[in-house]
Amino acid sequence: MNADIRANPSLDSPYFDLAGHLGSRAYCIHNMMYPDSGEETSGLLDIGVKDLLPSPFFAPPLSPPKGTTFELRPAEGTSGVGMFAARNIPAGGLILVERPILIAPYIIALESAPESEIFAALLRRLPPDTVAHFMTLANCKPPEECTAIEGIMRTNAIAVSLPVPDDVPYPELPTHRALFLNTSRCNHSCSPNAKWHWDAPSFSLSLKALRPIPAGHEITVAYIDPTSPRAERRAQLKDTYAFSCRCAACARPSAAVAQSDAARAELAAFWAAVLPFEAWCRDARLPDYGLVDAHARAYQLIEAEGLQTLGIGKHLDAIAMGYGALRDVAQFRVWAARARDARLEEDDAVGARVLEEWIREPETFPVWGWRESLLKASSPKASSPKSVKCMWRD
Ligand SMILES: C[S@@+](CC[C@H](N)C(=O)[O-])C[C@H]1O[C@@H](n2cnc3c(N)ncnc32)[C@H](O)[C@@H]1O
Repeated sequence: MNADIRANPSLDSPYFDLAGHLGSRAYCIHNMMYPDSGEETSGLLDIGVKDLLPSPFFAPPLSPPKGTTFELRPAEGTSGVGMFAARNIPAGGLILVERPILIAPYIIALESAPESEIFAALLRRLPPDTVAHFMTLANCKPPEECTAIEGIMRTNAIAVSLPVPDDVPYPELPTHRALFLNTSRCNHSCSPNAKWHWDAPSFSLSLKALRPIPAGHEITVAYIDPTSPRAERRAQLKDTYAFSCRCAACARPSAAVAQSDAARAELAAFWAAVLPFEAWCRDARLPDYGLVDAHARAYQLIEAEGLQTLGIGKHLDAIAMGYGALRDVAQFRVWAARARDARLEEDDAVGARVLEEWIREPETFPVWGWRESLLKASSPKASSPKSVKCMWRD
């Protein structure tokens, strides 16, 4: 393929509009090499975006998990392969870390070549065994819709963002689709036990367990928003990935599905509806355990639905804060210990250490007894410790 390489003034234009500039973007084909693994990524990059990448481009070495964590084999209920735990994997355990073999802008504004040609050209720049591996990946698109190469990209590619400065004027420009040979083998579940995370600076995707995965169990991720009702999830998966989901959440009897749909809708609406911590502390009309009960319910629903992908850490933090604000030493210690463990699972050793100190000496917790003090305080401006912020993750 002859990629268009022209001057690219559009990137500086305040009136830039992707659709309107179709055909006037400038691209280059570029292979990124990784000295730590000897691997490479074949990429199509907008020249303006390439100029924003760190120069010289350097991806720090990866730290993959030790030993074998997964195996690929035929997955029951699917026409293809799935990824299975090769040993017991703890919650938060690293399953794999890998770099993409192909990367291209999410929206390619190039009239001179169709996407199938672009992907074929990128593939030709990779070693033959990598290409052969690519061609074994699933393709859920019929041949009358697109070529096999494009179908494989559309079935397996993941949206990632390039390591460009935060204030890049057009946030869609750094958004790319990337193809990963191993993560592509993860099948979908509406109660996934794993989640991927893209780390732009190291140009790598890591896959981690969301809860303990016993050896031999399938490792699954969510392709779509799992808080939608079952009927919507199934329609979306059929439409985009051409399969009928029969995961444990979808296979429930109808009565249980209604309950599950309601639980998922409640979780989806939770953060917009829940009262902020300080507002609860200051309002005598609210029940003493109102905040703790709301977060404990969300935590229970997450566990029951297998939706740890929504994040349990924020709920554990809030429950510990609630008990701290109520001066309940025993419950504070129980929930702060769970919040600490969640941080360890997220590799946040610093946060875990801070919590450990508060567990040892609850009175040093920044909002200890806060509800009582704020209710007693005559002025609404009574103490407002800034350190309370560090308990919240957002
Ligand atoms: C990203 S690939 C996953 C790996 C794929 N099974 C393989 O053999 O390479 C996506 C495709 O896998 C299949 N798939 C994924 N999750 C599934 C599920 N829960 N039930 C049935 N098929 C599924 C569908 O054919 C889908 O289009």
